[in-house]
Amino acid sequence: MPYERLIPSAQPSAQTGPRGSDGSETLRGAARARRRAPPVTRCEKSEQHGSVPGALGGMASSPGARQELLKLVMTLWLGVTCVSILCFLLGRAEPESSGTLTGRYANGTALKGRPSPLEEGDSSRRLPHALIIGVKKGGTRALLEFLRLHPDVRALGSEPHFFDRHYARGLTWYRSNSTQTLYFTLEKKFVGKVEQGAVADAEPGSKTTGPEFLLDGERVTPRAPSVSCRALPLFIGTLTEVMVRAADHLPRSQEQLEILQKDPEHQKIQDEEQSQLTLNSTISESTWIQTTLKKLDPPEDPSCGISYILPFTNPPTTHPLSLSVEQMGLIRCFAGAPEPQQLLRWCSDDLRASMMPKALRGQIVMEKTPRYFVSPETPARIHAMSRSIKLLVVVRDPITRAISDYTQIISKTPDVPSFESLTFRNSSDGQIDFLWSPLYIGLYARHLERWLAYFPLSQIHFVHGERLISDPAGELGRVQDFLGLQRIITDKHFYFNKTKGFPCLKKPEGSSKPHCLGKTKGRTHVRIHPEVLQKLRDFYQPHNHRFYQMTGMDFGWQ
Ligand SMILES: Nc1ncnc2c1ncn2[C@@H]1O[C@H](COP(=O)(O)OS(=O)(=O)O)[C@@H](OP(=O)(O)O)[C@H]1O
Repeated sequence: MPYERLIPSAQPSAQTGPRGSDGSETLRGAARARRRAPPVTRCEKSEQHGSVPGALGGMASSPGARQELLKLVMTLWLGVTCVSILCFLLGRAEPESSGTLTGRYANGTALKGRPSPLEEGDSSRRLPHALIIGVKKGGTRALLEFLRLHPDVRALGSEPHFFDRHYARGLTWYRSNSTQTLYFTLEKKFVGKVEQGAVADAEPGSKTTGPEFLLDGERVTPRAPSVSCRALPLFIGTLTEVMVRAADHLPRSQEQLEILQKDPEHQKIQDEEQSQLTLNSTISESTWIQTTLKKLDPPEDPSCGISYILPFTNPPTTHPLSLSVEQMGLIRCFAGAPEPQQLLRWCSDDLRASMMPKALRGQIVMEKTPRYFVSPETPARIHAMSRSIKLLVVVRDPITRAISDYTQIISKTPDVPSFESLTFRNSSDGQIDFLWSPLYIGLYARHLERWLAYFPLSQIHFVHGERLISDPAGELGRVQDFLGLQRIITDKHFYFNKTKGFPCLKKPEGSSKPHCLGKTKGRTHVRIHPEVLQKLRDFYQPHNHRFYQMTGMDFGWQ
């Protein structure tokens, strides 16, 4: 059998690799295939053997020699055939490693227009292919944590707020550049700082693959995150949030200022939000940090994660309102890393990973920042990064959402006025103050309009917030379809925790123990006066109706 004909017959294995339900190659299969060496090399060696007859032609001068030659040729031919059969069989066992991306968008809904970030070279940190853009208090954390179960999803645990707050830092920062300027404080005697922009070049001949940090002039190589720790990324997320809030008080860029000045409504929202976050200027910086950080969830897994956080041992001279991301960053880890240096490496590595996570080609990278949905400048900016990005919005009855939002506000600032009083512009005229942030966010149709100016509806998927609680597997099934992922997250991943009153994960990412979301998710809501609730229902009814029309979905909010 001629050798050349065996190779094409081995190729169909590429098409007969693992497939999704609709017959396309699955991402898992594609990723596995990419990691394998192509089988062709072994066959190429045998091809050289195949040229033997021609080389021996001159030796066939006598009948005896001719017979010997014939025998030799027969033996070689048999040998070649065997090797070829072997190649054929290997070719079938190992799918072609072309790394096609067709499996990802199995439903063919994406990758139109500009090349998707998927196609941008081999970089291990890539810009996101999908974003959870909102809505705040809709169930965005639950959605993200559930999606992380999928082997083809790599999600950032924290909220980067890139498109609303940090846009001026540029896409490079968004993709990877987060920890170069973070300072770490461990214990007093281990105070160290990672120098600004001090990602050291690798030493010549160094075996390290990642960047090295300079800690007080000393090289520190971040370890690969060998410890898979569930608590840490969540914690880092919250820590980043704290930093982000501090950074939010920094002067805005000219562009941001202009946008805000042109939009008085937005200005008011911003002011509202700022005032909720405004840090009491009379308390000292260290107290502020302690109080803020105390509100973070304690680690749920005592063998891994954060034990506690220390205030700055060397507080910067600035007031907290002017703290920048670069000036913050204080952390103390424990377990599995008894040496302080190791602690630092461990944390710095994870902090570095707190921007875009490393992803294999073919994996979907995503992040969630619920504020994107209501930030006027965000759709244009996201569009400028990728026209084919997929957007997810978790929506929930705007009244429940507002109460959830308010419940969070009072948990942080207990002395804010009542929900009832903040709902109305003034107590006498009964007019809803829809510019009050918890109410404004619930004007979904209004916000959606801005997104539809940049993205077609087919690129936006709406997750039903209530059903995400009552039927998480059903909602996740639709989300996986939308993202072109194989349906891997199913019923068997969830159980209903009666104490919490919410679905929880049987086996979260990186752990074998059941896991519910932290105590800031699923809080007991404050009771609102029924009359106020009715007024809010009347107020939202036309807005909700318009939203149903725009999305073609009836969410059934009464
Ligand atoms: N499985 C599960 N566990 C816990 N909580 C769940 C879950 N699914 C949805 N939810 C609802 O998510 C609400 C919080 O929404 P977000 O995660 O979007 O909040 S945030 O914007 O990130 O602050 C949160 O709001 P509250 O109930 O007001 O705390 C929950 O109702």
